[in-house]
Amino acid sequence: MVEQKTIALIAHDGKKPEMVGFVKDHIERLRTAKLVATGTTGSYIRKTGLEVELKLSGPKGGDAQIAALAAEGRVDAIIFFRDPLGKHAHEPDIQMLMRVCDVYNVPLATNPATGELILKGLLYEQNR
Ligand SMILES: O=C(CO)COP(=O)(O)O
Repeated sequence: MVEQKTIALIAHDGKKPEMVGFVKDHIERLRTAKLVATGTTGSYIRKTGLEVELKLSGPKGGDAQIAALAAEGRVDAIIFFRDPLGKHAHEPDIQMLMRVCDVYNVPLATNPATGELILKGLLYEQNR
């Protein structure tokens, strides 16, 4: 039996529509994974019908919670659509999350093109 993968999904406000579109494009494969998301992103993803565990909202510590999962080896990949044009009060948390991914070699996608490659590697290959 193939082990179920855990994927964290995060999107800044300007990228939430893109995240919902991405999730819909890959919904059947994402259904095979355990999903976790920052609060507001997760509430949007739930509207697609997918089950997702909600952490706190990003600015209230959600990014830090996802970073902790990465540090503890409890997430297989993080798909984080950052808004490169926005300013964020919790920028230190965002940087920390990315740093932890590099420290622990956790795959991190910051745009849909990379997100798709990660899903293909993680979810598509195992189901061939
Ligand atoms: O701020 C975020 C990532 O830095 C995302 O948080 P929300 O999903 O709660 O909007």
